[in-house]
Amino acid sequence: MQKEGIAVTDISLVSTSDAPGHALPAPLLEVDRVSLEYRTPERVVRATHQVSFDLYPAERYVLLGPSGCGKSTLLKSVAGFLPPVEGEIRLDGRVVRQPGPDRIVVFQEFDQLPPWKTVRQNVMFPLLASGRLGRREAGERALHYLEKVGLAAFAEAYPHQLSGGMKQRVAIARALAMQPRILLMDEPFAALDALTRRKMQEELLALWDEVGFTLLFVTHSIEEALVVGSRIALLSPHPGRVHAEINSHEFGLHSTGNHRFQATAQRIHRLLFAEPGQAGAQALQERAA
Ligand SMILES: Nc1ncnc2c1ncn2[C@@H]1O[C@H](COP(=O)(O)OP(=O)(O)OP(=O)(O)O)[C@@H](O)[C@H]1O
Repeated sequence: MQKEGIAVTDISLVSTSDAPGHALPAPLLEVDRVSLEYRTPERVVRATHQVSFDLYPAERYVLLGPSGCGKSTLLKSVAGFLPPVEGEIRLDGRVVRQPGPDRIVVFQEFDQLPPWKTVRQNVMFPLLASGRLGRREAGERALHYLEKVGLAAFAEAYPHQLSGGMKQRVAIARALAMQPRILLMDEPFAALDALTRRKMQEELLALWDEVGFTLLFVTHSIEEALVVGSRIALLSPHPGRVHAEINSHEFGLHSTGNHRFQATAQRIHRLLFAEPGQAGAQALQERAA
């Protein structure tokens, strides 16, 4: 795991032996000292500063941090929509320079689905547009993934006939149908009510168990990060830097009420909201305790 030259104050919270497989495989994704900026005519906004992390096959890696710390911007850059001003993003060792079918993003908004296409046509669309599959195979694959998200019965429905949660399931089916190297999710459940959000987290984990995809997931919910993630990067506020990494593979929906879960959530809260410079001391104190 490359950590040189980045602002990681609490890296000992991570044990590399907890990454999948004890002998580490090559990282699938390397985010290597990446700084990202937006340039407007008036000013330059630095969204992230020298962020580094590695993502291994079949991991569920979460970017967690307060609003404005650059989580979505990082995801956009991994997706290939925003080139770094500094550093490099590599997928399978090759520098990411543009969007590609190997990285598919699921967004928060419910309007990701063209409303004039049926559910099945929506899932088929990227398969056809990218030339991956012919019409018949694309139709079959679409149905296969709609079954996986429990929506086969709605294949011929239109998006306006679906609830918010169902639309997100279609967006997930559409992304998985492309069989990307990495599924990128930007607060995909944030606009859902609490019960549906929980259900969707459960379904996402069940799908991961079944399909075994690699996930990069953005959230500002500590609880969601612990439930969904196997590893979590804590980003400090504006511009975002990696503040700490936390192993969270032991937690799932079953553990939200237990003591270790609550204690870890509190520790993350303290690390996220400590004054600049205090986080390192905080981590040291916690290790000593
Ligand atoms: N198109 C843009 N032009 C200029 N600045 C931008 C643009 N998009 C985002 N920013 C700025 O970049 C910084 C990071 O934004 P980003 O949306 O990545 O944060 P975030 O952590 O995803 O926040 P949230 O949790 O609120 O979605 C913020 O300061 C934001 O104002």
